[in-house]
Amino acid sequence: MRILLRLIGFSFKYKQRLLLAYACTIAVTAFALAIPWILGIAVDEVVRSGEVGPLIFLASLILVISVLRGVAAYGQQYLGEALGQRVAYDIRNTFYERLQRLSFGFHDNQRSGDLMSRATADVEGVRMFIQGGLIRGAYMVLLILGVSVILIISSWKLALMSLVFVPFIILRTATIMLEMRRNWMAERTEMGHLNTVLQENLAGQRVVKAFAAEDLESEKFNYHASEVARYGFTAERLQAITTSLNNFFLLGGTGVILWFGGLQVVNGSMTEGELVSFVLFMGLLAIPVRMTAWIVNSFSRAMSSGERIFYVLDAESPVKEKRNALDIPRVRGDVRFEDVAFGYSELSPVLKGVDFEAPRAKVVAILGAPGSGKTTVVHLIPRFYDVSEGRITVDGMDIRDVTLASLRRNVGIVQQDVFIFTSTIRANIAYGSVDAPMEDVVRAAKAAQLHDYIESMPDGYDTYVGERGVTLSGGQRQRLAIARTLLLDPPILILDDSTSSVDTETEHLIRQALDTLIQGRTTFVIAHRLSSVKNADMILVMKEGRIVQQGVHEELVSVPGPYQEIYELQLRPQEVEVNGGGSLTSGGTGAASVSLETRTLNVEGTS
Ligand SMILES: Nc1ncnc2c1ncn2[C@@H]1O[C@H](COP(=O)(O)OP(=O)(O)OP(=O)(O)O)[C@@H](O)[C@H]1O
Repeated sequence: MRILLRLIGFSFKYKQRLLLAYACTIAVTAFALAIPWILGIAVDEVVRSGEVGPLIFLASLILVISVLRGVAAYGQQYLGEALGQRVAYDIRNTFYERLQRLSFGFHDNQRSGDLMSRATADVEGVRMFIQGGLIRGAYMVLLILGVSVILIISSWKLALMSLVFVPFIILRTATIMLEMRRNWMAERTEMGHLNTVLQENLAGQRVVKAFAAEDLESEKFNYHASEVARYGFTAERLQAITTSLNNFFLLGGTGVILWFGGLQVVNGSMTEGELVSFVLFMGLLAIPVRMTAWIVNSFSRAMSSGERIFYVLDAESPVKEKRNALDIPRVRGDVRFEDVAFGYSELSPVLKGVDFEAPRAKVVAILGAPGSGKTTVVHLIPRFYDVSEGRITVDGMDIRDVTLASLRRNVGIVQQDVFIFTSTIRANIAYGSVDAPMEDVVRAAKAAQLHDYIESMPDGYDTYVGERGVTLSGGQRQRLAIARTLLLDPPILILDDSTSSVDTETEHLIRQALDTLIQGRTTFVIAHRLSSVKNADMILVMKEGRIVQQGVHEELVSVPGPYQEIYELQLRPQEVEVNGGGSLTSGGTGAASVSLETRTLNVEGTS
C-alpha cells in the first residue's frame, strides 16, 4: 500500500494530466453504459410500434455516442501513456541522482548489474502499471460498479443471480495477487543476477577469454536466464488461469440471465428490450473481467519493482553532508589525522589510533603489508568513507564540516586502475573540469607527456577512445589520468605509484609527468617503489591498521623494526635497479624525490 501511494505521489506531480485521464475514463465508461441502454429502448420501440423512425434516431444516437466514446478512449490512452512516460522519466532520474549521491559504503554492498536492472527493467514495470493499470484499473472499477447499479435498478433479482460470480472473481483476484507479488519479486531478483552476470562478463571479457571460461560464463548466464523465464511462465500461467476462470464465471452469469430472463419475458414481467439490455450489459463486463488478471499481474509487478526502486531511493548514505556544510575555496593543504579509527563494518575495525600530520606540499609515503590499511587511510581524505572515531582536518577544518564537492575539488587521485570514459581524449582529460579552456587541456596533456601522442592521432584531441580506454596503452591511460588531475590542479594529491610494468621510454615519460604533478601539492603515495619511500618527507609504516613507525628513511633504516626488515628484504635489493633517471620533488623541499625505476617495486612480496 505504501509503495502504491508513493507511486501515485509521483503521478500526482502531473495531476492535471492524471485528472484529465480520469475524466476521459469516466466519459468512456458513461458512453459504454449508454449504448446497451439505448439498444434496449430501440428493441422495445421496434416491438411496440413496428415503425423504423425511432429506430433511425436511436441508431444515429448510438453512432454519435460511439464517436464520442472513441475520442474519450483516445484521450484516456494518450494521457495514460504520457503520464506513464513522465513518471518513469522522473523516477529514473531520481534513481540515478540518488545513486550518484550514495557513498562507497553503499556501493560496496551492491552489484552494478542489479542496480542497472532496477534503473531499467524495474522502472519499465512501474511505467507500464502507471500507464495501464492506474487508468484502466479505474475504468474497470467504474464499469463494474456502473453495470451492477444499472442491473440492480432494472431487476434486482436477476441482477443478483447474474452477478453471483463477482465474489468469486474478487476472491480469486485476492489470492493470486499475493502469489503474483512473490513471483515477481523473485523474478526481479533473478533479473538483477542475470544483469550482474552480463555486466561482469562484458567488463571482464579479457579475463574470460584468457582463462577460456566461456562455457562457465554461459552456464551462469543460462541458469539465471532460465530462472527468469520460469518466473515469467508462472506469471503468465497464473494470469491465464485467472482469465479463463473469470470468463467462465461471466459466461455462467450470462447463461443465468438468458434462462431466468427468458422466463420473465415469456410470463410478461420483463420486456424483450430489457432482456437485450441485460445481456449486453453482461457483455460489457467481459472486458473488465478479462482485464482483472492482467491488471493484478501488472500491479504485482509494479509493486515488486517499486519496492526495489524505493530501496535505493530510501538508502541512507553512510557519508552525509551537513546542512550548514561550508563550501571551501582552494585549501593550503595541511592535512591532519587525529586519533582516527575506522571499520568497513562495526564488527571489524580496520584502522586504529591513526595519528599523523602531513604539512602543506610535503610527500608522505605509506607502506606496509597487504591489507594493513594503506588504501583505507587515503580513502578517508576525500570522505569516500567517514571515520568512526577521531577526526581528519584540512587546514584545521574538520572535513565533515565542508561540502563533499568542495572537499573533493581539493583532493586529486591518480590510481593504478585508471578509468577512462567512452568519449574523446579531450573530454576524458577535462573530466572533473568540463569548462576548462582548450589551452589548459593542451597544457595539462603536455605536462603529462601525452600531447605528442594525441597530436599524432588523426582526430587529435577529438579522438574517441574505446570503452574503458581499451584503445590506449597502460602507460597512455596513466598519463591521461595524470593530465586529468593536473587540470583539476588539486592542492592535495593521492597517488598509487604501483605503475604496471612499462617500457623504459614510457616509464621515463610517466616519471616526468609525475614530477610535474607532484610539485607544490601535499602528496600521499601508497608506496610500492623504492624511491617513493626513500625520498619522501615522511614515511608511515602500517601494520594491522596501525602506524607502527613514522619518520624519514635515514632515521627508520637505522633502528631495528618493521621498516628495517622491509628495507633489508625488499627495498635494498631494488637499490641496484635504481639508475637515477629522474626525481619527483615535493614542492622544492629537496627532500622528496620519487624516482621511478623500470621495475615495479614489490613491497609486499607480491607482483
Ligand atoms: N570495501 C571494503 N569493504 C570491506 N572491507 C574492506 C574493503 N576494502 C578493504 N577492506 C579490508 O580492509 C583491510 C585494509 O584494506 P586496504 O585496502 O586498506 O589495505 P592495503 O594496505 O591498501 O592493501 P593492499 O596493499 O593489498 O592494497 C583489509 O583487511 C581489507 O580486506
